[in-house]
Amino acid sequence: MTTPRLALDRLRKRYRDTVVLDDVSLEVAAGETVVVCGPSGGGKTVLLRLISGTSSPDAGDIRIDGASVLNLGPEERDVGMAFQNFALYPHLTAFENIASPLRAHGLAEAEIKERVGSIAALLRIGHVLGHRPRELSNGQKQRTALARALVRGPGVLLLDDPLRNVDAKLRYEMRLELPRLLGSFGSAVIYVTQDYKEAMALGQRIAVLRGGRFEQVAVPPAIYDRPANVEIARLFGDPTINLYPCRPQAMGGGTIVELFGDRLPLEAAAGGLAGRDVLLGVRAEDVEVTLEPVPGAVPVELDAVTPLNVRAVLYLRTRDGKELLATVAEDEAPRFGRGHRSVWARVTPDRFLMFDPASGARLLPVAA
Ligand SMILES: Nc1ncnc2c1ncn2[C@@H]1O[C@H](COP(=O)(O)OP(=O)(O)OP(=O)(O)O)[C@@H](O)[C@H]1O
Repeated sequence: MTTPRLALDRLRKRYRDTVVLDDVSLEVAAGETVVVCGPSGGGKTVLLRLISGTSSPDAGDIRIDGASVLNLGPEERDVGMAFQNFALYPHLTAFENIASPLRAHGLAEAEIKERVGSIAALLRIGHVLGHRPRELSNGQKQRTALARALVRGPGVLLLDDPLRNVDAKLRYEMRLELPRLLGSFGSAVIYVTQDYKEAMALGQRIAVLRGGRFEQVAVPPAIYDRPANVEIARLFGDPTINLYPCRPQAMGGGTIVELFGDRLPLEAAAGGLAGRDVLLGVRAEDVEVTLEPVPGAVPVELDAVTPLNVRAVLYLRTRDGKELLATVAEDEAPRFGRGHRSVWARVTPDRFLMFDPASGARLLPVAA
């Protein structure tokens, strides 16, 4: 196996009595982007500080290209950074901000010009290189900070929520543009965000950091379809996953679950869950809503329809008084009208997720 560009090996960090990072390990290849995602206070920023060298771990090791960097200061590590608050020098022009890491390494003026020019062209800020930060839009500031982080072609690139302070349009554009850009630099990228859509769009892998631990590290579809636990299922999905306490039962040689006043047959893999309390998860896009009854559908009350980007969310109430969220394509939403009405909903049992109510661990689908 080739040596990973970046290796985090059993990192631990505590502040007084609080364990902030607990046994964190991860390998990131050159050219790979791993998105570290998780709730506020989970330890994302502390992790970046350890890698950048502005803070030291209590235990564990950080290696770049196989060599420990723990004894190197921040400027000696082959690490570039860009943060959500841009952190540009206010008195320097965009050109000088981008050039600063090159100057620190004593590059010749001609080479500096050439490198800053080409990264600025790539990020489409060539026309504002003479401006100071206060004369730049948020989007231009963000690109300038990114250019500064990338200009040296660092082995490891740390991006701390770089799109948080830019407007929705630019965020959308950058989500499309960044993967190509990051891939073209060959750095190992750690990208921190709390936005699950950004994580799904940008990460070749996603590492979910909660309570100082990586609870799941996997490719985006695996995080969505086979979340390690109920909290990850909640975190990834908009609208949030529907969850119901249930108890599957053995019946007629198979397994069924009672849901919304109906009995639904479960797939064979659910057999082991008969008689056990579970939290049953249904993704909103796995609920089919119709104006007329169809086989397997239950009657529900439609309370409201809310547009959400290209999909609309339907707020439904089932006969047994539970709230059920469904989504339909936005151009289908007008069929359901505006006001309250009775409609039909059908869920697909082979798309059910099930979790242990006590530990939150996923029970279904069973691990591959
Ligand atoms: N210098 C410090 N001294 C004491 N506690 C700290 C220090 N820095 C961070 N912490 C604590 O470490 C925990 C993790 O903080 P961190 O900033 O890494 O979270 P985060 O995941 O980046 O959150 P956010 O998404 O809100 O930025 C928090 O409980 C925080 O209070």
